[in-house]
Amino acid sequence: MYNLDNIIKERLKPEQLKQFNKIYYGREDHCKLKLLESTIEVSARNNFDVAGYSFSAAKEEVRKPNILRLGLIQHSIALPTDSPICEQRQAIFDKIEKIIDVASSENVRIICLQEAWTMPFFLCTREKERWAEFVESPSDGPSTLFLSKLAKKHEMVIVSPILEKDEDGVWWNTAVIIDEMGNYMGKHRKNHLPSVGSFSETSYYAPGDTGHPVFETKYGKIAVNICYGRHQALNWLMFAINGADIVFNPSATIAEFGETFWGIEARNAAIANSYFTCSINRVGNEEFYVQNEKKSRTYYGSSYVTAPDGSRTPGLSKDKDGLLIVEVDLNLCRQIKDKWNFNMTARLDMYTKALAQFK
Ligand SMILES: NC(=O)NCCC(=O)O
Repeated sequence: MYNLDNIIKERLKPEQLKQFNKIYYGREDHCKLKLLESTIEVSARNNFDVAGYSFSAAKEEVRKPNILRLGLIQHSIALPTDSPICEQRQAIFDKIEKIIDVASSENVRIICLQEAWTMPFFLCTREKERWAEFVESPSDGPSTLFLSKLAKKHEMVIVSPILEKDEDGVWWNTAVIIDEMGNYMGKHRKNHLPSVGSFSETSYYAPGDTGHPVFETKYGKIAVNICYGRHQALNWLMFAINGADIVFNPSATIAEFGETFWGIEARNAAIANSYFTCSINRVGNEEFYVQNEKKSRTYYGSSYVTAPDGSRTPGLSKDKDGLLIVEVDLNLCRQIKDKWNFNMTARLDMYTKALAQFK
């Protein structure tokens, strides 16, 4: 499938490529990580891509470097959407386990999956009952139990975006945070629900009521801005105000809806808020039959990471399962704020007053 990164690389001469990379990606060199032989072998055998990049920060005298590896997973569904629910879910679990094992061998400490990762993104069907068994408890549902074991085994923090059913039977679009000991740490519920074209989620679940939590994990302060929330600048801002150094944006989006926005919004948020943003989108074609009518959607992957200085990694592919590994030095967040005087010039007091008067 058409991939901008590859087209550019193939067509430009080395000197031109450097100039292009500097302007487009924010740096001449992508700073690729050297991956283990076993990573290359296991990923080829299991048909997923792995790419690794690093972002460094300036050396400081007082603070030690705060270096950490992040993992982003994009994947397709594993079985047709009319297969039994438990089989569909198990087939996805099986492939995710292999990807998380590889991430662990590459020393990834925090990993995030895509929006509603355990299931096809059935929301375009406008059916609810048929899919209800995919919706689960965030603290002890099947996906949390499955990932808790992996989190503990690999001492990894895992961000697991699922569809939640609460004690009253209400559905939510929720990201579950599992700590490095395998414990349920907390959750964030999607704040902004799309109501655009075939993305009509308001009839499925309620708009989030968890605000903008930041989770102080062993490895870093993280937050989750779920999919459509990336179009709302204030949603991003609140995670910064609450102290996030890394914000994940697990998504499910198709070319017809803002593929042109994809490389811009999370990147802009990283610059505006001096944190790392991690954008994840599912891949593959999903087909549903609703009263004999075929509904189909193709997701374009292209997951990527942006640093607070605005430089970004190339994207993963548009059509293949993949693991993106990114080594970051979290010291860069404060360094960028200091360099640009962003805290002093933010004028939050002015906006607070204006927003308080807004009706
Ligand atoms: N899942 C989701 O919120 N999709 C909406 C479409 C988009 O914002 O790209």
